[in-house]
Amino acid sequence: MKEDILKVLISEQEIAQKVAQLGAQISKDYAGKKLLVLGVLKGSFVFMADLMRQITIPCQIDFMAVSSYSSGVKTSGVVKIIKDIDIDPLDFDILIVEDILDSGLTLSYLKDLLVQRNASSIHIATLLDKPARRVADIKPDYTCFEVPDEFVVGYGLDYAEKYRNLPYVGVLKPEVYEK
Ligand SMILES: O=P(O)(O)OC[C@H]1O[C@H](OP(=O)(O)OP(=O)(O)O)[C@H](O)[C@@H]1O
Ligand code: HPA
Ligand SMILES: [Mg+2]
Repeated sequence: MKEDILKVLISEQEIAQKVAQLGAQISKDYAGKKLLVLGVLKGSFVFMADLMRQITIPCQIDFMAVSSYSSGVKTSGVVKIIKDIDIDPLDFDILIVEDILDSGLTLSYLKDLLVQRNASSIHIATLLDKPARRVADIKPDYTCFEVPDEFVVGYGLDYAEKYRNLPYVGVLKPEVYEK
């Protein structure tokens, strides 16, 4: 697994530091609000687990599972809902937690869906932002790192469902895609 990595873009330590800062900021901004932290599976599960432990105010947690990349490095453009939320979002201040904002198609689809369901507010926290690939008109409210126009893996992010368990964010060697 490690042998497939060309370079580490963001180390475990750098991630931990930024996640702690972000947790403190969210705790401040959402004090007194009815916070629902909504993780988007699968990619966000590692970030979500670390971030929620840095949030020091009361909140509820839920997950949605969506997928648009299947096994490749390019979005299919079709966002498939695999699991919907359990909680009625009415009157909640929703913070959507994502691993990466890339083309933006996944998050603009989800945001529209939650607006229709009358959430009080909807904001986005993403670990990674890749603005170079943006197609949809959407920006994160909170982000930890901006990444270049490269397909990244690790810390929850996959290529063909692999590499999610790497503790850092890295770039794969080109020959991995040719396998
Ligand atoms: O901004 P976009 O171009 O829409 O890309 C971002 C989305 O793509 C990835 O999910 P994916 O569909 O690969 O599902 P996964 O989380 O299960 O890997 C990632 O976790 C985001 O949800
Ligand atoms: N890596 C993994 N999954 C992704 C990416 C990426 O760069 N962009 C969108 N989904
Ligand atoms: Mg994926």
